[in-house]
Amino acid sequence: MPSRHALVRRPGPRLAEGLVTHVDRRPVDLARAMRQWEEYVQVLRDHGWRITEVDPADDCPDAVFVEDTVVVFRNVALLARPGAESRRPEVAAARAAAEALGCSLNEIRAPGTLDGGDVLKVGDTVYVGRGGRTNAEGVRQLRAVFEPLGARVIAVPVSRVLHLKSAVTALPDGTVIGYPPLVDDPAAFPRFRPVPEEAGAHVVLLGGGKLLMAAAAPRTARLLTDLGYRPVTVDIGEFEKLEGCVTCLSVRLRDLYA
Ligand SMILES: NC(=O)NCCC[C@H](N)C(=O)O
Repeated sequence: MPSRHALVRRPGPRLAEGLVTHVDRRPVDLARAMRQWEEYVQVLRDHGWRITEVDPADDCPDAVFVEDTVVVFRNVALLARPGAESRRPEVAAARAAAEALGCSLNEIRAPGTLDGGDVLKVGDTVYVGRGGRTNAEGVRQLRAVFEPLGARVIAVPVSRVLHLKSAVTALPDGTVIGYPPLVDDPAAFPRFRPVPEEAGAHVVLLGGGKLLMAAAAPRTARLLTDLGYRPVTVDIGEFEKLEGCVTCLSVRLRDLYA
């Protein structure tokens, strides 16, 4: 029985100063962001996910995007080394949380960089985006950690968005979905289905055919409903202003050994 355990980290007081790379800076409403985050976490809880809050890293504006700090394959947690230096102090508390859950730990070491948002797992295939935040050495180290565990690691280019998972995620049947203008190489994926909205490219698999998605992608939600899935939508508008999406607000641990 797969585990349903998720790491989250509540927004800190400096959220509005979070990094922006591919979008223009817009003011962030912290109180609203807090409400949106609570709602996001509640949806996970409502679908049977046990929640662990990673300790705050309040000096780090981007700490809420906890997915970038750690990648978990089976029960091995690979601590990231974020491409943005300002985000590196976020990793320490993620290490403690992963350790407390019984994961074996490994870590990306200098000069490697890797953000968790660049890693998309589809069964035993692990796609890793080589882009602005993850360098070739980070890809090499990820391969060295996960391939001996049975992963097939495939590196793909990412140049049009912040992270691989800003461009593509995967449906429960393994089909990779993405908004074509933002996907460097759709042919990298054996089954690729285009979606009509940028935010529609991001799904979190809640279990039982339910997909957690941003409210900003109603046309994609209809398309996925038509494929037999059940979208559950949340407004994460304050996080989207900082290039966040539904995937990056949590780390899902599905294969804990317990
Ligand atoms: N995995 C993700 O998509 N993370 C979003 C991170 C957004 C944050 N403002 C950053 O630039 O690092």
